[in-house]
Amino acid sequence: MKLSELGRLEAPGPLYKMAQHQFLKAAKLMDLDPNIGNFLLWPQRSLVVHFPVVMDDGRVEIFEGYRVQHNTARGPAKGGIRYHPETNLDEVSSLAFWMTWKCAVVNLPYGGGKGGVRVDPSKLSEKELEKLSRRFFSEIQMLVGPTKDIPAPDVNTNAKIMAWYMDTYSMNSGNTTLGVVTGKPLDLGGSEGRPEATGRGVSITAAEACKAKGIDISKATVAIQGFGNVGSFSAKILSEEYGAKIVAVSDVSGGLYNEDGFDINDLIRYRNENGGVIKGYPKGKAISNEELLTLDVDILVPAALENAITGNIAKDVKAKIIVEGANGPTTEEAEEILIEKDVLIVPDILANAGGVTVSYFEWVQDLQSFFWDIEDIRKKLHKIMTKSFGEVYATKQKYNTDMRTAAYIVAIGRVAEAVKKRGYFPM
Ligand SMILES: NC(=O)C1=CN([C@@H]2O[C@H](COP(=O)(O)OP(=O)(O)OC[C@H]3O[C@@H](n4cnc5c(N)ncnc54)[C@H](O)[C@@H]3O)[C@@H](O)[C@H]2O)C=CC1
Ligand SMILES: O=C(O)CCC(=O)C(=O)O
Repeated sequence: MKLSELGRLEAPGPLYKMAQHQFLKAAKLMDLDPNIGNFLLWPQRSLVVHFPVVMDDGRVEIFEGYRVQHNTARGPAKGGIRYHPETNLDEVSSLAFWMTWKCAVVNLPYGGGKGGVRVDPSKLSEKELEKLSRRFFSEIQMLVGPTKDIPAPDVNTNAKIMAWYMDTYSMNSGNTTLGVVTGKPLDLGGSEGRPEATGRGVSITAAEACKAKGIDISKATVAIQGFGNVGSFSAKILSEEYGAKIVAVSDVSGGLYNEDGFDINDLIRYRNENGGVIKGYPKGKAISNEELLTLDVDILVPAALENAITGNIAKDVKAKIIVEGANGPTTEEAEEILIEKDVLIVPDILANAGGVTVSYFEWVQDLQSFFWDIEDIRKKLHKIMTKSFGEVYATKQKYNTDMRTAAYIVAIGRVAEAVKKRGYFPM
């Protein structure tokens, strides 16, 4: 059988299909064994759960949640859990698929997983949020565990929720199990440097991309979509440590532009004091999210949700480098246009891998019950991110292809080797 003859290409939904197309482009270039290709195109396990929560007013609401393990050939599944009113099995499956390749690009001993609950957490009280989190984790307990599948934070989840997950798992299993989730608070087996890790990885790969493009990062201008964990730490580190000027930021409430560059610590303080959003910050001009994406800047960092950069937007993108802090922010149509325009895209599975890398450090520290200091964490993260960027860039040159396809080639090669050596099927 040839890869081009794969039968079952009807995906759970459009996002997963896009992810499969990314995979297939690389698989064909590297002439991947079709049996391996066929196997890796699909999630290994998907769990859909429905569970009740008694709300503060006594009503019972039923929530839907998911945990998908795309592949565990290289180790336990790893990946975050998101709370979002529009998340669904298509999205979570795609995110799990990307986690497999992300962990392999940076060479972590993990497979890929992801989870989600369809809920708008901003509409829940603290008590409702805790009940929902604990019940959801109990529902997926059959899949998770420190040697099976290790969740972490993603959109709208945080260290507090990870602590509830860890406690729920520990209560159900009868012993305190720190290594079942990462992104926990520091005093509960969390790691130094995890909150900043994804933004730090974005910053490191942005600096590497600038070198490749001959841009001086200390003179570079940056626009960032999304001002949550990834967006705000990217802004802080790019400005404070690399000297870049952050001229535009946005979040779900809209965008802001300041040609002199924002004081990021002041903006973070404002966000924290104003319900988590930047709307109304006085030292910037209001712009739309669309305007932000098409600004004349050196570096664009989409750090919100999927499909932010569409074909229509891509036509007007002026940035020379895009560093994908978010997962799946660039549509297929947009990617073709951007490659044609010679924009260097650092793909999600490389650019935002700093988060899972420090999650890996957290898990290792939990298992050995011995913790490292922040300097150690940053040094180790920097080494992994620059090495991985170098490997992907060299693969791009070797295959004369784009960065995303190159990252897939590196990652698929590693996963395929694990599948082969485990002897899943004769080859
Ligand atoms: N937290 C982590 O360690 C990692 C997160 N990611 C990805 O990064 C992205 C952001 O995640 P986090 O920062 O953790 O989430 P978060 O919940 O901390 O922040 C999300 C941000 O996006 C904004 N946003 C939401 N919808 C938007 C829209 N339509 N337009 C503009 N802004 C919008 C929110 O207002 C918020 O500022 C997601 O794609 C996530 O999967 C990837 C790797 C690791
Ligand atoms: O920290 C982790 O384990 C996973 C983070 C994540 O969900 C992601 O990289 O998209």
